Amino acid sequence: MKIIDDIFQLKGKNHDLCVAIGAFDGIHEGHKDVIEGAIKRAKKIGGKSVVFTFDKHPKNFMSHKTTPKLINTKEEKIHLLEKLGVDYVIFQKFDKHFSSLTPLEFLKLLKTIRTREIFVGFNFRFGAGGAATVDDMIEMGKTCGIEVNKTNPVTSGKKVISSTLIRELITCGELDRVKNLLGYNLFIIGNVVHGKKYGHQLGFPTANLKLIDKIYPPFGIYGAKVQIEGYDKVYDGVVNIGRNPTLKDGELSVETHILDFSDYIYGKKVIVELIKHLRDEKKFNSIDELKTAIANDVLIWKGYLQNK
Ligand SMILES: Cc1cc2nc3c(=O)[nH]c(=O)nc-3n(C[C@H](O)[C@H](O)[C@H](O)COP(=O)(O)O)c2cc1C
Ligand SMILES: Nc1ncnc2c1ncn2[C@@H]1O[C@H](COP(=O)(O)OP(=O)(O)O)[C@@H](O)[C@H]1O
Repeated sequence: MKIIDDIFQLKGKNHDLCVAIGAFDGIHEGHKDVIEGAIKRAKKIGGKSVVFTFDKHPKNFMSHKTTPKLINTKEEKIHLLEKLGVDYVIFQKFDKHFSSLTPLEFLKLLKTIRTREIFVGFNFRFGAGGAATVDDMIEMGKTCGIEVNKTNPVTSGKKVISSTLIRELITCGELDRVKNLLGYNLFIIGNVVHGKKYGHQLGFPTANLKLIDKIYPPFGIYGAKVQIEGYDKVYDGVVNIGRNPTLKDGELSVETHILDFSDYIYGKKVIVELIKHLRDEKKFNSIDELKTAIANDVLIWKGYLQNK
């Protein structure tokens, strides 16, 4: 998959393109329908699939909207799109010039990079200020020779799957529902950074992640799966998301004790998949109490994994 930060970099390529457009925060089951539509079609016509998304959430540029904290960082989005099998992803700079294009100018721009078909969700809006609807786009597409495919809403129960709904569910810690709507376990990608070295003293070293601003589930202890850069095996782990009030009471941190593992992995990229909430984070009265609690978390998670 090639990553591009400006649409113009695709000019002059020798392929027809099928382009899925959207903010795609979460790449949830609804987004997947749109993106897979572009991938399938591109294969059929012998062209390439493109995901056209933005370097910042478009709501950043609409003064009347508040910017939500996002489900995925850019790196996490790339990880998900790579797994889907997309050929190109454009993280378009949503700058003044780009955001002031009229709907027709935008479509003409897509035409210059040999866009044959566009794939968008049912509620997509485009052009300066979100001026045009998908139905407008379908009509305008006819004048530019671009077929516009509108994907129907994907539902779960009676609710339409949306990034907004998933953000709310993450904030409430509803991990099972989040998994259901995303189609994968909520995960965090980060590089392992140095902490305060209390972990080894406690007998439970923890890989601390360099955190990027996004939505995190509520403070607490979680059972997890851990992938480590350079290792084939997927490990089990117990994760503390919180402020570590017993020893540090500092900033938000995500720290994972990896089970049956003892290597130094500073600087490595890890993917921590959150599977199950085990308990809330607590301020303990002594280090011994904290140690006992962590040992118990490990036992509970191992027991859960054995009985699955
Ligand atoms: C499974 C697990 C559960 C934890 N639970 C708590 C907790 O409830 N309260 C708390 O203050 N710290 C908790 N900790 C965090 C430890 O205090 C933290 O790992 C320790 O401060 C190590 O920090 P360091 O990596 O900077 O050395 C927990 C850590 C793990 C791995
Ligand atoms: N089982 C393990 N789980 C997590 N990290 C481990 C483990 N074994 C060794 N390590 C290494 O030890 C480091 C964590 O030790 P710790 O004493 O908590 O230091 P720090 O405060 O820098 O996080 C990790 O970053 C990793 O390099």
